[in-house]
Amino acid sequence: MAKDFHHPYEPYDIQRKLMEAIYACIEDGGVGIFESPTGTGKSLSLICSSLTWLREHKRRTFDEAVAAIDVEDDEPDWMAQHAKDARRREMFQIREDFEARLQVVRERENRARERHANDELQHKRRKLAMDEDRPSSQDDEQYVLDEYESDDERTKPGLGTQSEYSTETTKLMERLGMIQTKKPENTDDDIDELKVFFCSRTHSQLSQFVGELQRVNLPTGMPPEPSETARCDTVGATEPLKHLSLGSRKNLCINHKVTKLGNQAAINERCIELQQSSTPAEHKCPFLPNKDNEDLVLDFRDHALSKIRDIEDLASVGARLGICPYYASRPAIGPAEMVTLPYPLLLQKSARDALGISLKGHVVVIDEAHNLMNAIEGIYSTQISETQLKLARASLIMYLQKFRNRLKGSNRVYVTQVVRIVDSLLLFTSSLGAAAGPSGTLEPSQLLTGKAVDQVNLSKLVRYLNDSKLARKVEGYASTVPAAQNGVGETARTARTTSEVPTLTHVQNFLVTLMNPSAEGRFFWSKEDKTTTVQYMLLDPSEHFRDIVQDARAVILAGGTMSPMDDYRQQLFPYLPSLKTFSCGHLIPTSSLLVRSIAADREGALEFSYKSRNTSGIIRIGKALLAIAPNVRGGLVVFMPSYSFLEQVAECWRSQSIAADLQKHKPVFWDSRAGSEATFKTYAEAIAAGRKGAILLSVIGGKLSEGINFSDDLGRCVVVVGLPFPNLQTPEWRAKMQYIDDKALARGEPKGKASREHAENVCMRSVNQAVGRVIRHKGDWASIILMDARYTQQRIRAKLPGWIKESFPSDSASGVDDVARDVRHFFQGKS
Ligand SMILES: Nc1ncnc2c1ncn2[C@@H]1O[C@H](COP(=O)(O)OP(=O)(O)OP(=O)(O)O)[C@@H](O)[C@H]1O
Ligand code: SF4
Repeated sequence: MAKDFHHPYEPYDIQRKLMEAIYACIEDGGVGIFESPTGTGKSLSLICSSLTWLREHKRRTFDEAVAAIDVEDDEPDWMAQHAKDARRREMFQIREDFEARLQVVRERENRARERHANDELQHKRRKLAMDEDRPSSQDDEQYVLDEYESDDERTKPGLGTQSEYSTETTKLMERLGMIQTKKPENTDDDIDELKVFFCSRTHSQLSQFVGELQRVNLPTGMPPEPSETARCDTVGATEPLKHLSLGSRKNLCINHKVTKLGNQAAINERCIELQQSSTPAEHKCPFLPNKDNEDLVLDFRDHALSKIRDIEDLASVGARLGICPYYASRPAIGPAEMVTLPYPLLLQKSARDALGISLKGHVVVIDEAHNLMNAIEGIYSTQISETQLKLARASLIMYLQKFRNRLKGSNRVYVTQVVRIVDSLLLFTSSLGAAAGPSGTLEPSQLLTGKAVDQVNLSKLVRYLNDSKLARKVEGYASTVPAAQNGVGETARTARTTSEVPTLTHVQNFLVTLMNPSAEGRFFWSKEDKTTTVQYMLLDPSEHFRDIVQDARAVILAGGTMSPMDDYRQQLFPYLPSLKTFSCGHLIPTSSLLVRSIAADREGALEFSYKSRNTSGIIRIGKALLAIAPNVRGGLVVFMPSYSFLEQVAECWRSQSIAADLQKHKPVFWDSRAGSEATFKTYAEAIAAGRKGAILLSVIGGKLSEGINFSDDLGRCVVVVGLPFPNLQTPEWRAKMQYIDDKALARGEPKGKASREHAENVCMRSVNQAVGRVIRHKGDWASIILMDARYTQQRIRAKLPGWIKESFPSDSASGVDDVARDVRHFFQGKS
């Protein structure tokens, strides 16, 4: 009998197969990569398979746990049984009490909703949230550093501890389980439910996911109670899911004076600043958990878990109760069965630690995972410009001049060391004469040749910068000094006013990479817009993802287009002996999709490698499109390899009247770096307005190739011109290719093969992203044309998603005329 995944609809056949594969992957443990094209209900497949597994597993393990309870060997059987029954009842009791509390909250909320309008308390609290004043001290004293004695090798705070809190707050957070500590026994505070961590890239993707989560009803994870004491029969009973949305302070902060700062970094900074032990009590955030609102934190936890809420709902609950939802969410992590969170909170170990999240034994699902490697590389890469360095230096000198005599302990020594390091970095950037060229690589030692820099202990200095909050003090003081007096140039001043974080924080972040440039990264420099930038780039994301894989029971990477999947094996999981992969079919019959390659025209082979993108090639692309366009009804979308190539095409076609000839068939719209959205809007309006359709000329990897939905008439034919390889000549790409090849050579593989494979995979992933959006639902139909002789190669075709390959016969003719004929027949078959 087919497994019941508690899908809210009758699952499609492809969904059933996908759910079975995900369920098996979680049950067996390990890592799996799952591809499910857009429009095939991927979210519900992920939800139903992972949560069905979770509830079934809980039922199974409950009895196993009771059976495994230790009893004395010499105890008679009846006593052992009695002890086990007692423990079992106790476990039931804890869960039932917790469920009962959540039920009370649900009922209370339902009643409250009815009389919502006149809730005075709520009004008062909201008002407090809006009106609370930020500290307004004008006194310079606020910029003076606290006494700092760091030469003792004190250990860094442990997991989840928050060095920025006062001792009292820290103690309270410990009691509330907000940071890891020993918890009292036999209370629901003990519960660390088995969970699914679901992570996606954007806030709106997470909100959509939570919307799908609300559709699902799941059976209880409790087995039936022992018959003699049974209070209810749990067989067939459902149990609401305990779900928690985690977000950033930007999403959750309810202190209006902080949220109005607008950007994430400033909100984080101000929130932490308000919690400093040196901040006077009357200026602290009134919503931060403290000894007077302990009950509210527990109340918040129960509200958070009693219903499936997205991040906005959670912020409203916090505002209603008058407690900070960002901090009060933490005690809800333990009892939650599903936690939804954005990429950075899951991928950064420091963020997980700060939230007290342990992935040990839990299930991790990462959606939109085609971006995962880039996201990890982005998180661990950092850069600093010469302008920022100059600004940081000027601010530091100003600060030292003002406060030199008021700095106690080792403060003066450390601040001077920061100036020395900044000077050393500037020494490097200024040493790059015109002859050095526009960019290059460098060794970290080249950045540390300044005077007396060899005497600086970088790790102590970084710790000092963290603990002393020097960046904030310096920035705070510098912002009070009139521009005319602060000795900072116009560009640098603009950099300060437009910057999201204190300039010194950039220096601080950069120092971390300098201190520990792992073997997986490289340093680069580049000159652009009259300033030099020094950059650290992570080349190997695998090590930073490894602790997630090691801790979690299973890791599911899911996405609409994950092909080609080999890249993940090589780049992200080189240490794993095996990896499960599954490419889910589409909802449409193969007859609703036509896939062809154009490999030649009457003049010969068509290949648009970087070298052969010349005028004659551009004219031949135009002629091929003129052969195809008359056969297409609705939207014809053409993706070029780059904006600069698209500009060349526009210029050439206009001068050769090709643009005018295309226009005779359909109105033509040109994408541009600055105006993608406006172009798409007018294109969509033209499609909606007429029967002729329209042509959109766009760029792979541009705004319109990812995230835009080309359903129905918006995209009846998609043409990809050439293979959009990244520019492999940049220092970053050269370093990346070199790194991949070195590792492959060490594995005994032939030179150059692994790096070529990686570049091809990156290229084909962007092709797949672009073409994967033409089919959005069961009744949709479209054609895909891949214009370049290289698409006929087996190696390249193998990198297309399974459902596209199915409509791409290997023996199909690939001349322009053949493809134009096939397109004509295809459209004739669609009424
Ligand atoms: N078997 C089904 N029958 C009917 N509707 C379904 C079924 N499965 C999912 N849906 C619904 O179809 C809608 C669209 O699904 P879609 O594939 O766009 O969602 P998704 O998988 O979350 O999106 P994406 O693939 O873009 O991440 C969803 O709202 C979902 O509730
Ligand atoms: S404690 Fe919470 S509400 Fe207060 S400033 Fe920080 S994030 Fe905002």
